Amino acid sequence: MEALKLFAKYAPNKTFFAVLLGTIAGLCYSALIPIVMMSLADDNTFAVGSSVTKLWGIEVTNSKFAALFFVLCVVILIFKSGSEIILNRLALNIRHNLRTELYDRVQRSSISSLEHVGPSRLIQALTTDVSAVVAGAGTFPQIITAVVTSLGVLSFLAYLDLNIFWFVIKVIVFGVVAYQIPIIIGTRYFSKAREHQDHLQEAVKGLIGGAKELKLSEGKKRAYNEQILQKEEMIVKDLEKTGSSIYTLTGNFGNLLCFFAIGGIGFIFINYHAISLPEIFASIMILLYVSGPIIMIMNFVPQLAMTQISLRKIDLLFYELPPEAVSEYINPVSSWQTVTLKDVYYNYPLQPNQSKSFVIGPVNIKINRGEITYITGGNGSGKSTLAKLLTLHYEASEGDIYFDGVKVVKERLNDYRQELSCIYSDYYLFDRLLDEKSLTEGYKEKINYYLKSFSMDKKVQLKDGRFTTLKLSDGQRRRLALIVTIIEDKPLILFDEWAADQDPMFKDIFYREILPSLKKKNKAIVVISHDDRYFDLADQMIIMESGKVIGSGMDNASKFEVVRVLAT
Ligand SMILES: Nc1ncnc2c1ncn2[C@@H]1O[C@H](COP(=O)(O)OP(=O)(O)OP(=O)(O)O)[C@@H](O)[C@H]1O
Repeated sequence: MEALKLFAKYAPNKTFFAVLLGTIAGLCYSALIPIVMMSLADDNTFAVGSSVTKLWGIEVTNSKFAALFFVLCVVILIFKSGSEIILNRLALNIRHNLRTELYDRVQRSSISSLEHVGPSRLIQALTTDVSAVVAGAGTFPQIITAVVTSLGVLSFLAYLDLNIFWFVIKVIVFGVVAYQIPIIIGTRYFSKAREHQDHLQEAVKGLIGGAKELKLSEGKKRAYNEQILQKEEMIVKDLEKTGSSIYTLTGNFGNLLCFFAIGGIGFIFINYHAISLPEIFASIMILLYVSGPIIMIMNFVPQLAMTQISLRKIDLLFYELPPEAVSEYINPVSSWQTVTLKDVYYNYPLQPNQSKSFVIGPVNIKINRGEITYITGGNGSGKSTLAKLLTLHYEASEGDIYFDGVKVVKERLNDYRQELSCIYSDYYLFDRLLDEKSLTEGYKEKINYYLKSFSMDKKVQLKDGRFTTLKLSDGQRRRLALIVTIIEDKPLILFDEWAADQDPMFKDIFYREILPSLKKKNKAIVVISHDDRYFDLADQMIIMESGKVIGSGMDNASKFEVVRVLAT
């Protein structure tokens, strides 16, 4: 039902109209057999020549019933097709909308929530779950028709013989109740299998991402296959095998339900009730007719259960990715000189099997425009975490960040983020300049200039707004990312170990030419770096250890102190 609610949420009028058409088609369906039976029951029908009309040379018995039968068939064709076409088209719209909502939520949720959810779950939801929900919901039109047909035909059975009607209802109620138990058990297996599909997705990520490493060691490859990939594959396979066997058994039991009722009438019911042969035949005919729609309804239940599993997965994802309470509209920030972090702490959420999470803080630092600030420290000391705090991706657990004297409040996070750009250690390189502010006068010349400066002009060009290739070496990709960042021309630029994989010549260009030129443009430059050869360029050094700033300095004496601490 929740899947139908989804339809109603996106397009209430169309959904109502489709349900109405499906209902009318179902009513017409349920009237077909009664019409034939009533026509045949008409005494005059079999008297030769009576009630026979000639139509285009063909003798038609009981022409009024025949005409009604024909009209109903046409109505069924039009209304049922109309209902299905509307809901199928709606289903495709909903798939599009649901995915768009998820894309939007991913863009509006915080980086920490995204890191918590992880890409595997997101991809699985966007592909498998959204399609499962829409496929399940897409069968609704047939179900509506089937339900109305069943109700209509059973009502006719009640009109024919109330005793048989009640007998059939008892068989159906018993069948439906008995049907639910294995369906619940089967659904549990599918639900568990769905959980493991997320792990499987993660394992496939390792298979592709770690292909090079696995190829270099047979033992590693075998262990990965046995302990991770095949383990998850087997779990999913076994759970789904059990679930589908239960569903198949239950489905076939459901399919036989009407035949149980027919058998019951033929072998048991007649021993307790006086009933004429024509009535028995009529009832059996009705039950045979209604068996199709009832089987369809029964088979729909497992599909609905799968739809529910996927819906719950999507709902959970929306819950775990709450949108940040930031304004959608950018209100430009007035010119600023200094970013100040005052008693800032950040706690990573506790991971499973972890007794203590990593904490950064207290951090008390100032980043000035027109200056180069280095952040340095050992691996795992919290430099990248500090970078995410500084670029306003992580929300400080305690303390505040100020742009000049103005505290950055949640609602204005987006405004301040527009002032910053960063090349993170796990940066993503887009194949074009997406920021429209980059596409100012002369941007092509600027790009060409920098491509040439970094000896990249023979490798990649900007054509029709896109880079001709991204199939570059790691160092070249980083250089291209640097060019894009320079072109974006934001007031604060942060480089997280940008130069780590550059050769000495490009390192030198970066530290001795690019950074000073950005400084001259009055940018606030933050460089996370271990390159002590270039520490002399810093206006300020910040040194981190175990999440704490253990040294910072603006003057040469303090810089010397920092270098000395690093050396010990
Ligand atoms: N997504 C995360 N969830 C939980 N804890 C994390 C996460 N990312 C990092 N950490 C923790 O934060 C600590 C600091 O990580 P961070 O990446 O900030 O260090 P770093 O100084 O940049 O290290 P490196 O020089 O190796 O890049 C790590 O030791 C780890 O325990």
